[in-house]
Amino acid sequence: MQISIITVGKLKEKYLREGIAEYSKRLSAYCKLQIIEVNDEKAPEEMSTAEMEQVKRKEGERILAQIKQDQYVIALAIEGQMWSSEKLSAELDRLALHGRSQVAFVIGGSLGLADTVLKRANVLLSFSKMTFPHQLVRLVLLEQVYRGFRISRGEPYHK
Ligand SMILES: C[S@@+](CC[C@H](N)C(=O)[O-])C[C@H]1O[C@@H](n2cnc3c(N)ncnc32)[C@H](O)[C@@H]1O
Repeated sequence: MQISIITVGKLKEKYLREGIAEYSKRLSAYCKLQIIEVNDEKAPEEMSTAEMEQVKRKEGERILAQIKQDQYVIALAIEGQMWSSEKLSAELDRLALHGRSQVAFVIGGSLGLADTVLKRANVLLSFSKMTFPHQLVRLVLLEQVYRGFRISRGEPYHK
């Protein structure tokens, strides 16, 4: 399975970079992983709603340019469906079984995802109703994908 994670902006914090490097290494036994960082749009602190929509639209265009036609897109969104780890694992199995082995997870920038990206997504996935920093979402997602592969293979992993 080829898993792409499309995110906005560069990862800054060292502790996140180390965690992501660790889970990327672990995942290499289970899938081909590609992390794509699109540029974030430089934005002032204070913005009107229209300006915020424009920032999201520009970042959205950059995200859409990275999505391949045959990719199954899972967009991370607070308002999405809440899955258990077992459900994520089963979904990855189901996609592989149906020949949809190109999966792209998309994480928005600090203002969230543009509607155009949400519309392109096959499913919206929520980790909870809480808002997490997008860079932390990247790490949590990698851990959950790793957990999903371990569950699918029946391999032991701490609960
Ligand atoms: C700081 S959040 C954006 C907050 C923005 N107000 C919104 O409602 O989307 C940045 C990105 O992290 C991801 N994210 C944050 N919290 C999440 C959650 N609980 N579940 C799923 N994704 C989340 C989403 O992809 C979001 O676009």
